[in-house]
Amino acid sequence: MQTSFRTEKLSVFYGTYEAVKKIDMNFPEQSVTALIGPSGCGKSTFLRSLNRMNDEIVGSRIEGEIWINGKDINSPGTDVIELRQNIGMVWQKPNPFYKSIYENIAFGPKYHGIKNKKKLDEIVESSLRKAALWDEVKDRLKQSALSLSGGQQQRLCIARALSVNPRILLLDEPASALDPVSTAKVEELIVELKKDLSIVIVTHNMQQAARISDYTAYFYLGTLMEYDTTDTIFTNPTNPKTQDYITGRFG
Ligand SMILES: Nc1ncnc2c1ncn2[C@@H]1O[C@H](COP(=O)(O)OP(=O)(O)OP(=O)(O)O)[C@@H](O)[C@H]1O
Repeated sequence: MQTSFRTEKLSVFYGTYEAVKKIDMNFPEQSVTALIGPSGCGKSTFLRSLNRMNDEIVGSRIEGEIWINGKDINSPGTDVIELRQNIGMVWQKPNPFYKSIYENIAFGPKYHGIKNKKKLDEIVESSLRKAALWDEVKDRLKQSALSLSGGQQQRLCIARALSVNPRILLLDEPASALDPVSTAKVEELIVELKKDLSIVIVTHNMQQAARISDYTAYFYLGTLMEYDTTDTIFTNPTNPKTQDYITGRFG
């Protein structure tokens, strides 16, 4: 299994509180890794630290390392914009820009210097196709992104992340605000996207983790209790605490 990126003894603090404790994790390429665990166990904190979104939180601090392409992302001189281009993120609540569908997708590539209209058109189309949204929006690209349904908005946010060619996609409960049909579409999309990407997803939904992930990590009170293939975690976990959580006896 090829490693796309990894953390080494990664801790995340809010003030003096250690929300994530010395986590070592490898994230393989072309696979989906699910982060599961009870509320407050540090899943989102861990996820946000992987593309330095925690930088935005006053009082948040990191110890340990996050390696990608032979570089620690927290080392001095890291270009955070470039980092987030490489490691995209989609949040729980769809958050399209107050712009047209087209401009939501073209924004990133334009920011990174692409000005040619034909090239931008191509990126918009291919990103929307990858996010399985093109057929639904191709005749209304100039309309506001806010005119889309919640599920469509979330796929638009995924398309927006894809528009700058990330290698890694971080998803924080991307389907929890969606109806079952939209959830199924987002799940199908994730499985399709992993052919080109490494995907890390936080989810509260055990069935979802079992359905779409290749690897599952069980977090508890800021520590990584168990990390293995999803099959093993769901059928034969080593740690009894994982078993209790998976079977709904705890959490
Ligand atoms: N901005 C913040 N400032 C201070 N403490 C925070 C902040 N964000 C999270 N925490 C604390 O860090 C711990 C981990 O929170 P986090 O949101 O990462 O957990 P989670 O597992 O993602 O929870 P949930 O499943 O409920 O989203 C919690 O105790 C939480 O209260």
